[in-house]
Amino acid sequence: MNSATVAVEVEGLKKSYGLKPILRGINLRVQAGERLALLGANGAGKTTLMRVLACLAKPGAGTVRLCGWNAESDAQEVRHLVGLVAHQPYLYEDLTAQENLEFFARMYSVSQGRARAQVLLERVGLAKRASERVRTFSRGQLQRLAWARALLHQPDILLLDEPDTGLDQQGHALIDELMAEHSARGGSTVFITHQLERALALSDQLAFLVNGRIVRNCASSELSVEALQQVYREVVR
Ligand SMILES: Nc1ncnc2c1ncn2[C@@H]1O[C@H](COP(=O)(O)OP(=O)(O)OP(=O)(O)O)[C@@H](O)[C@H]1O
Repeated sequence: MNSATVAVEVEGLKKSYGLKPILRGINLRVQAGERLALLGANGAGKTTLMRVLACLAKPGAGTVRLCGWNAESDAQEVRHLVGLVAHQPYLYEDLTAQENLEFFARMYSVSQGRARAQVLLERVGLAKRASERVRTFSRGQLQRLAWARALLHQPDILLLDEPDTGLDQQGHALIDELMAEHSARGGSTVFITHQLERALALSDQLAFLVNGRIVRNCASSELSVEALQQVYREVVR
């Protein structure tokens, strides 16, 4: 890290698709070790914001820094800092699970990639399917493998866009553990969920995105589940 304590710093971020403004001036700060839950209605711009943080989309205006690196001019460094679990699994269907992880381990310059891949396949409950092609995987199995890919290089920042999609109850518990382990290592997390109870349980900070703007930001410890539901009804339209 080349910045002491700030993991994610977004200032005046704007982004449009064609003539349509999607992000309208986002300011956001996530400290090292902190977990931010991003809440908002369908179409509010959450995934777009996540894509900009992950260097998959360029900011239209404003600045985005991850651990002090600029997401536009230092995209290569930023990609190595980030582990992404998104709607798409970003896996190669014709490779096996093990081959996929070994491939990404090489991309991220992970030493002993084969062993690291085996450890992660075991961790996400896919050891028995290591030699099978990804095209034969179920939705939940794909999501588990996407988690393994995201964690391969022990990223400083996890970006999670609805990371429990398709997962069973054991999968939910697994994610809770993986997020806790990441935090215990000092890693930061930005995650999107529509489940308010989980958002509250898994975060330190909540941000409400409405029509491309963060309209409210608060510490999770300030709210009960009932209070969060009330705030959500008030601010998210
Ligand atoms: N590639 C694109 N081209 C044009 N418009 C886009 C593109 N991606 C997203 N949008 C538009 O941007 C807006 C915000 O989309 P985004 O996916 O960021 O919302 P979201 O808050 O993540 O929604 P959801 O909760 O449904 O996942 C939507 O109106 C969507 O149609």
